[in-house]
Amino acid sequence: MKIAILGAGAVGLCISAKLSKICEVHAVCRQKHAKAIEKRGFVMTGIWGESNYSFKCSEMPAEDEKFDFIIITSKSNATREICEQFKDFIKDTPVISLQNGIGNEDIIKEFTDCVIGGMIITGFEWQDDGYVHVSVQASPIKLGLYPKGTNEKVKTIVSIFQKAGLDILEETNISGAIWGKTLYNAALNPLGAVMKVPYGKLLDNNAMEIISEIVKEAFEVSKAEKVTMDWKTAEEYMYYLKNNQIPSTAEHHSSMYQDLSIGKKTEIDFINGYIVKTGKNYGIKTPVNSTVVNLIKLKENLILDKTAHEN
Ligand SMILES: NC(=O)C1=CN([C@@H]2O[C@H](COP(=O)(O)OP(=O)(O)OC[C@H]3O[C@@H](n4cnc5c(N)ncnc54)[C@H](OP(=O)(O)O)[C@@H]3O)[C@@H](O)[C@H]2O)C=CC1
Ligand SMILES: CC(C)(CO)C(=O)C(=O)O
Repeated sequence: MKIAILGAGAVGLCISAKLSKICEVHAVCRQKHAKAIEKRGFVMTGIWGESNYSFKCSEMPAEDEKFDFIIITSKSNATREICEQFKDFIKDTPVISLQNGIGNEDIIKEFTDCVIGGMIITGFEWQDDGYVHVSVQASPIKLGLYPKGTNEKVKTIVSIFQKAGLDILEETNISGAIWGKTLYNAALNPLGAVMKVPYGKLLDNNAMEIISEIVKEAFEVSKAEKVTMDWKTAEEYMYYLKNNQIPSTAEHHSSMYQDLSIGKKTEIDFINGYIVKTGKNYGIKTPVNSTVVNLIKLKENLILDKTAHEN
């Protein structure tokens, strides 16, 4: 069994490390990580165990390499570029998206017939080149045929993840699971990023008032899209967010915060931006999500301007 992980960063290198124990892995990552891993192995610390792993990594697979599965773990903004760049490997191969936000699977679908959606709610934080710390985990990874259902390929990849020691479930409603994860990211990531605080600090009543509006708007849009999630109402989800998800990830700084702090663009277009864009298609007003999108884009522009002036 041979698996390629395209856009292997914090998430992808940790998944590569775990899978490398039971199958052949090729992590397609940036040169600085490939170099560090070649020199001293990939270092992973935290709740997935502390160890040093060695597996194949480079910026490009050899032309004649063939893969049984491909996993995309880039940021959502890079999905289309990755699909274009690696289209010859992706064609006719089952491709799994293990990313945040809504829309990645629809992009991948343009390049292969078998798309497996993924939902991962574990925290991965860079420590150095080729060195990642796994900080928190709120639930098992979920994989399922996109948009719904299952097949033999899904069952095979789920069993590979299980054998590699990963906490994973097969999911027949993966669109619902992806939407569910996006609710969590839409609710917490922008506020955590703007305020520069970990999730736990957002239990403050002022933050919760904004968050509950974000969630209400998102729920209306999800209903229009006919998506079924684990929670029937916005209130039911808010209860779960406050009592389960925030406590189990309280110390984590959102990926959006981490992106802004290193001067990178965020995935806002695939999270709150998706809710705003889709709301418009159905004539649903989403003023709070819209404000949050503007705030994050303003932050991105200010940071990029500052970096441009410094250079
Ligand atoms: N970090 C986390 O805790 C979690 C993240 N997620 C989601 O998982 C996805 C991945 O996140 P994360 O691992 O943190 O992101 P990272 O930015 O750490 O990893 C993505 C990597 O892909 C690289 N990359 C992009 N394009 C290419 C290319 N063409 N060839 C080779 N490498 C490329 C990026 O390099 P460069 O930066 O130079 O472009 C980067 O190193 C995101 O959707 C994220 O929201 C989900 C759960 C948790
Ligand atoms: C909390 C976490 C790490 C869960 O996967 C996440 O989704 C993010 O930081 O954006």
